[in-house]
Amino acid sequence: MWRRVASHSSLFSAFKSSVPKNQAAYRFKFLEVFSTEIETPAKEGFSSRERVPFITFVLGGPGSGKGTQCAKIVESFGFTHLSAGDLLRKEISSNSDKGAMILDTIKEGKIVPSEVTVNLIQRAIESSGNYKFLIDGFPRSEENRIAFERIMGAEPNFVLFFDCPEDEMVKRVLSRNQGRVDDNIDTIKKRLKVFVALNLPVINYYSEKGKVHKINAVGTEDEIFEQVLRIFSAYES
Ligand SMILES: Nc1ncnc2c1ncn2[C@@H]1O[C@H](COP(=O)(O)OP(=O)(O)OP(=O)(O)O)[C@@H](O)[C@H]1O
Ligand SMILES: Nc1ccn([C@@H]2O[C@H](COP(=O)(O)O)[C@@H](O)[C@H]2O)c(=O)n1
Ligand SMILES: [Mg+2]
Repeated sequence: MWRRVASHSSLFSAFKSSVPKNQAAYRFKFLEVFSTEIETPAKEGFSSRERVPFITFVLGGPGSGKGTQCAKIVESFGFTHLSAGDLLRKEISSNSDKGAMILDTIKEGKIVPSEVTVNLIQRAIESSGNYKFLIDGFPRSEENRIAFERIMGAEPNFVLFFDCPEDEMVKRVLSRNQGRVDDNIDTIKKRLKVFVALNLPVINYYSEKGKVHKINAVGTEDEIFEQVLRIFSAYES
Protein backbone atom coordinates (compact mmCIF):
# COMPACT_ATOMS: atom_id res chain seq x y z
CA MET A 1 0.00 0.00 0.00
CA TRP A 2 1.47 3.32 -1.04
CA ARG A 3 1.14 5.14 2.21
CA ARG A 4 2.58 2.29 4.22
CA VAL A 5 5.67 1.55 2.20
CA ALA A 6 9.00 2.99 3.11
CA SER A 7 10.35 3.31 -0.38
CA HIS A 8 9.43 3.14 -4.00
CA SER A 9 12.00 0.42 -4.80
CA SER A 10 10.94 -1.97 -2.05
CA LEU A 11 7.38 -1.78 -3.31
CA PHE A 12 8.49 -2.47 -6.83
CA SER A 13 10.61 -5.49 -5.91
CA ALA A 14 7.85 -7.00 -3.77
CA PHE A 15 5.51 -6.59 -6.68
CA LYS A 16 7.97 -8.02 -9.20
CA SER A 17 8.31 -11.29 -7.33
CA SER A 18 4.58 -11.98 -7.37
CA VAL A 19 3.37 -11.09 -10.86
CA PRO A 20 4.31 -11.74 -14.49
CA LYS A 21 7.00 -9.57 -16.05
CA ASN A 22 4.72 -7.47 -18.28
CA GLN A 23 2.54 -6.51 -15.31
CA ALA A 24 5.58 -5.57 -13.27
CA ALA A 25 6.61 -3.19 -16.03
CA TYR A 26 3.14 -1.72 -16.14
CA ARG A 27 3.19 -1.24 -12.41
CA PHE A 28 6.53 0.46 -12.54
CA LYS A 29 5.13 2.89 -15.09
CA PHE A 30 2.25 3.59 -12.73
CA LEU A 31 4.57 4.22 -9.81
CA GLU A 32 6.55 6.73 -11.84
CA VAL A 33 3.54 9.02 -11.70
CA PHE A 34 4.09 9.27 -7.98
CA SER A 35 7.84 8.84 -7.96
CA THR A 36 8.59 11.96 -5.97
CA GLU A 37 5.94 11.27 -3.35
CA ILE A 38 6.36 7.59 -2.62
CA GLU A 39 9.40 7.98 -0.44
CA THR A 40 7.43 10.19 1.92
CA PRO A 41 6.38 8.26 5.05
CA ALA A 42 2.72 7.35 5.43
CA LYS A 43 0.21 9.99 6.48
CA GLU A 44 -3.41 9.40 7.32
CA GLY A 45 -4.74 12.48 5.59
CA PHE A 46 -4.54 13.94 2.11
CA SER A 47 -2.30 16.93 1.82
CA SER A 48 -1.92 19.23 -1.15
CA ARG A 49 1.67 19.90 -0.12
CA GLU A 50 3.07 16.36 -0.14
CA ARG A 51 0.80 14.85 -2.79
CA VAL A 52 0.86 11.33 -1.32
CA PRO A 53 -1.53 9.10 -3.31
CA PHE A 54 -4.88 8.89 -1.56
CA ILE A 55 -7.58 6.43 -2.59
CA THR A 56 -11.19 6.30 -1.47
CA PHE A 57 -13.44 3.49 -2.65
CA VAL A 58 -17.06 4.65 -2.88
CA LEU A 59 -19.53 1.80 -2.47
CA GLY A 60 -23.26 1.31 -2.10
CA GLY A 61 -26.11 -0.32 -3.99
CA PRO A 62 -27.43 0.84 -7.37
CA GLY A 63 -28.96 4.29 -7.02
CA SER A 64 -27.69 4.84 -3.47
CA GLY A 65 -26.25 8.20 -4.55
CA LYS A 66 -22.54 7.44 -5.05
CA GLY A 67 -22.14 9.49 -8.24
CA THR A 68 -24.17 12.40 -6.88
CA GLN A 69 -22.07 12.68 -3.72
CA CYS A 70 -18.78 12.13 -5.58
CA ALA A 71 -19.52 15.22 -7.69
CA LYS A 72 -19.85 17.24 -4.48
CA ILE A 73 -16.64 15.81 -3.01
CA VAL A 74 -14.77 16.76 -6.20
CA GLU A 75 -16.00 20.36 -5.85
CA SER A 76 -15.02 20.66 -2.20
CA PHE A 77 -11.83 18.61 -1.99
CA GLY A 78 -10.32 18.41 -5.48
CA PHE A 79 -10.45 14.64 -5.89
CA THR A 80 -10.56 12.98 -9.31
CA HIS A 81 -13.78 11.00 -9.64
CA LEU A 82 -13.40 7.66 -11.42
CA SER A 83 -16.69 5.80 -11.77
CA ALA A 84 -16.00 2.20 -12.81
CA GLY A 85 -19.43 2.08 -14.49
CA ASP A 86 -18.72 5.28 -16.45
CA LEU A 87 -15.32 3.96 -17.56
CA LEU A 88 -16.98 0.75 -18.77
CA ARG A 89 -19.72 2.70 -20.59
CA LYS A 90 -17.04 4.86 -22.23
CA GLU A 91 -15.28 1.69 -23.37
CA ILE A 92 -18.54 0.54 -25.00
CA SER A 93 -18.95 3.88 -26.82
CA SER A 94 -15.33 3.82 -28.01
CA ASN A 95 -16.01 0.71 -30.14
CA SER A 96 -13.33 -1.24 -28.30
CA ASP A 97 -13.14 -4.97 -29.03
CA LYS A 98 -14.41 -5.57 -25.49
CA GLY A 99 -17.43 -3.29 -25.98
CA ALA A 100 -19.96 -5.99 -26.86
CA MET A 101 -18.95 -8.20 -23.93
CA ILE A 102 -19.13 -5.23 -21.53
CA LEU A 103 -22.55 -4.19 -22.84
CA ASP A 104 -23.97 -7.71 -22.45
CA THR A 105 -22.59 -7.92 -18.91
CA ILE A 106 -24.06 -4.55 -17.91
CA LYS A 107 -27.46 -5.44 -19.38
CA GLU A 108 -27.44 -8.56 -17.20
CA GLY A 109 -26.34 -6.61 -14.13
CA LYS A 110 -23.31 -8.88 -13.82
CA ILE A 111 -19.68 -8.01 -13.10
CA VAL A 112 -17.22 -7.40 -15.94
CA PRO A 113 -13.96 -9.42 -15.64
CA SER A 114 -11.77 -7.67 -13.09
CA GLU A 115 -8.68 -7.24 -15.26
CA VAL A 116 -10.70 -5.19 -17.75
CA THR A 117 -12.02 -2.80 -15.11
CA VAL A 118 -8.75 -2.50 -13.19
CA ASN A 119 -6.87 -1.69 -16.40
CA LEU A 120 -9.36 1.08 -17.21
CA ILE A 121 -9.00 2.49 -13.69
CA GLN A 122 -5.22 2.24 -13.89
CA ARG A 123 -5.11 4.16 -17.18
CA ALA A 124 -7.43 6.83 -15.81
CA ILE A 125 -5.29 7.25 -12.69
CA GLU A 126 -2.11 7.51 -14.74
CA SER A 127 -3.50 10.15 -17.04
CA SER A 128 -5.24 12.20 -14.33
CA GLY A 129 -2.29 14.24 -13.08
CA ASN A 130 -3.95 14.09 -9.66
CA TYR A 131 -3.10 12.07 -6.54
CA LYS A 132 -6.52 12.02 -4.80
CA PHE A 133 -9.01 9.55 -6.22
CA LEU A 134 -12.62 8.60 -5.62
CA ILE A 135 -13.06 5.18 -7.15
CA ASP A 136 -16.82 4.84 -7.41
CA GLY A 137 -18.58 1.48 -7.82
CA PHE A 138 -15.37 -0.47 -7.36
CA PRO A 139 -14.46 -3.04 -6.06
CA ARG A 140 -17.80 -4.71 -6.76
CA SER A 141 -16.62 -8.19 -5.75
CA GLU A 142 -13.82 -9.92 -3.88
CA GLU A 143 -12.35 -10.77 -7.28
CA ASN A 144 -12.33 -7.02 -8.18
CA ARG A 145 -10.67 -6.21 -4.85
CA ILE A 146 -7.96 -8.84 -5.17
CA ALA A 147 -7.22 -7.87 -8.80
CA PHE A 148 -6.85 -4.20 -7.80
CA GLU A 149 -4.47 -5.05 -4.98
CA ARG A 150 -2.44 -7.35 -7.23
CA ILE A 151 -2.20 -5.04 -10.25
CA MET A 152 -1.93 -1.71 -8.46
CA GLY A 153 -0.22 -2.90 -5.28
CA ALA A 154 -2.48 -0.57 -3.30
CA GLU A 155 -5.35 -0.53 -0.84
CA PRO A 156 -7.81 2.29 -0.22
CA ASN A 157 -7.12 4.78 2.54
CA PHE A 158 -10.78 4.42 3.43
CA VAL A 159 -14.11 3.27 2.04
CA LEU A 160 -17.37 5.25 1.93
CA PHE A 161 -20.44 3.06 2.09
CA PHE A 162 -23.77 4.63 1.15
CA ASP A 163 -26.33 2.58 3.03
CA CYS A 164 -29.75 2.87 1.41
CA PRO A 165 -32.92 0.72 1.61
CA GLU A 166 -33.71 -1.26 -1.52
CA ASP A 167 -37.10 0.38 -2.18
CA GLU A 168 -35.47 3.83 -2.16
CA MET A 169 -32.69 2.65 -4.52
CA VAL A 170 -35.25 1.18 -6.94
CA LYS A 171 -37.28 4.41 -6.88
CA ARG A 172 -34.21 6.54 -7.61
CA VAL A 173 -32.89 4.34 -10.41
CA LEU A 174 -36.28 4.17 -12.13
CA SER A 175 -36.58 7.95 -12.13
CA ARG A 176 -32.94 8.61 -13.11
CA ASN A 177 -33.71 9.15 -16.80
CA GLN A 178 -30.16 9.07 -18.15
CA GLY A 179 -30.90 6.45 -20.81
CA ARG A 180 -28.85 3.73 -19.12
CA VAL A 181 -29.51 0.23 -20.51
CA ASP A 182 -29.55 -1.19 -16.97
CA ASP A 183 -32.06 1.28 -15.48
CA ASN A 184 -35.09 -1.00 -15.85
CA ILE A 185 -36.84 -3.07 -13.22
CA ASP A 186 -35.57 -6.46 -14.44
CA THR A 187 -31.91 -5.43 -14.44
CA ILE A 188 -32.26 -3.52 -11.17
CA LYS A 189 -33.49 -6.68 -9.43
CA LYS A 190 -30.42 -8.52 -10.74
CA ARG A 191 -28.07 -5.70 -9.70
CA LEU A 192 -29.52 -5.70 -6.18
CA LYS A 193 -28.91 -9.46 -5.90
CA VAL A 194 -25.35 -9.04 -7.18
CA PHE A 195 -24.82 -6.20 -4.68
CA VAL A 196 -25.84 -8.40 -1.74
CA ALA A 197 -24.01 -11.52 -2.93
CA LEU A 198 -20.75 -9.98 -4.18
CA ASN A 199 -20.36 -6.38 -2.99
CA LEU A 200 -21.43 -6.65 0.65
CA PRO A 201 -18.60 -9.14 1.35
CA VAL A 202 -16.11 -6.50 0.14
CA ILE A 203 -17.66 -3.91 2.46
CA ASN A 204 -17.46 -6.42 5.32
CA TYR A 205 -13.82 -7.14 4.48
CA TYR A 206 -12.86 -3.47 4.76
CA SER A 207 -15.12 -3.00 7.75
CA GLU A 208 -13.15 -5.65 9.63
CA LYS A 209 -10.01 -3.66 8.77
CA GLY A 210 -11.60 -0.53 10.29
CA LYS A 211 -11.68 1.29 6.95
CA VAL A 212 -15.40 1.78 6.34
CA HIS A 213 -17.33 5.01 6.93
CA LYS A 214 -21.01 4.18 6.68
CA ILE A 215 -23.31 6.96 5.49
CA ASN A 216 -27.06 6.97 5.96
CA ALA A 217 -28.01 7.58 2.32
CA VAL A 218 -31.63 8.54 3.02
CA GLY A 219 -32.38 12.25 3.06
CA THR A 220 -31.78 15.18 0.81
CA GLU A 221 -28.54 15.36 -1.17
CA ASP A 222 -27.37 18.19 1.09
CA GLU A 223 -28.19 16.28 4.28
CA ILE A 224 -26.17 13.34 3.04
CA PHE A 225 -23.32 15.58 1.99
CA GLU A 226 -23.14 16.97 5.56
CA GLN A 227 -22.15 13.48 6.74
CA VAL A 228 -19.67 13.12 3.87
CA LEU A 229 -18.17 16.53 4.59
CA ARG A 230 -17.47 15.62 8.22
CA ILE A 231 -15.56 12.52 7.13
CA PHE A 232 -13.43 14.22 4.46
CA SER A 233 -12.74 17.24 6.66
CA ALA A 234 -11.24 14.90 9.25
CA TYR A 235 -8.80 13.52 6.65
CA GLU A 236 -7.80 16.94 5.32
CA SER A 237 -4.32 17.82 6.46
N1 LIG B 1 -30.39 11.99 -1.63
C1 LIG B 1 -31.08 11.77 -2.74
N2 LIG B 1 -32.43 11.82 -2.72
C2 LIG B 1 -33.15 11.58 -3.84
N3 LIG B 1 -32.62 11.30 -5.04
C3 LIG B 1 -31.27 11.24 -5.11
C4 LIG B 1 -30.44 11.46 -3.98
N4 LIG B 1 -29.16 11.34 -4.36
C5 LIG B 1 -29.18 11.04 -5.66
N5 LIG B 1 -30.44 10.99 -6.12
C6 LIG B 1 -30.87 10.67 -7.48
O1 LIG B 1 -30.95 9.24 -7.56
C7 LIG B 1 -30.46 8.78 -8.81
C8 LIG B 1 -29.28 7.84 -8.53
O2 LIG B 1 -28.20 8.58 -8.00
P1 LIG B 1 -26.70 8.27 -8.44
O3 LIG B 1 -26.64 8.18 -9.91
O4 LIG B 1 -25.85 9.25 -7.75
O5 LIG B 1 -26.55 6.82 -7.78
P2 LIG B 1 -25.36 5.77 -7.90
O6 LIG B 1 -25.14 5.22 -6.56
O7 LIG B 1 -24.21 6.38 -8.61
O8 LIG B 1 -26.05 4.66 -8.81
P3 LIG B 1 -25.40 3.59 -9.78
O9 LIG B 1 -24.66 2.60 -8.95
O10 LIG B 1 -26.56 2.94 -10.45
O11 LIG B 1 -24.50 4.33 -10.74
C9 LIG B 1 -30.09 10.02 -9.61
O12 LIG B 1 -31.15 10.35 -10.47
C10 LIG B 1 -29.89 11.10 -8.55
O13 LIG B 1 -30.20 12.39 -9.03
N1 LIG C 1 -16.56 -2.62 -10.75
C1 LIG C 1 -17.58 -2.66 -11.63
C2 LIG C 1 -18.47 -1.59 -11.76
C3 LIG C 1 -19.51 -1.69 -12.64
N2 LIG C 1 -19.66 -2.80 -13.38
C4 LIG C 1 -20.77 -2.95 -14.34
O1 LIG C 1 -21.31 -1.69 -14.69
C5 LIG C 1 -22.67 -1.59 -14.25
C6 LIG C 1 -23.02 -0.19 -13.90
O2 LIG C 1 -22.20 0.24 -12.83
P1 LIG C 1 -22.58 1.57 -11.98
O3 LIG C 1 -21.56 1.68 -10.91
O4 LIG C 1 -22.54 2.71 -12.94
O5 LIG C 1 -23.94 1.32 -11.44
C7 LIG C 1 -22.79 -2.63 -13.13
O6 LIG C 1 -24.10 -3.08 -12.88
C8 LIG C 1 -21.91 -3.74 -13.71
O7 LIG C 1 -22.58 -4.46 -14.72
C9 LIG C 1 -18.78 -3.85 -13.25
O8 LIG C 1 -18.90 -4.89 -13.91
N3 LIG C 1 -17.74 -3.76 -12.37
MG1 LIG D 1 -23.19 5.88 -10.41
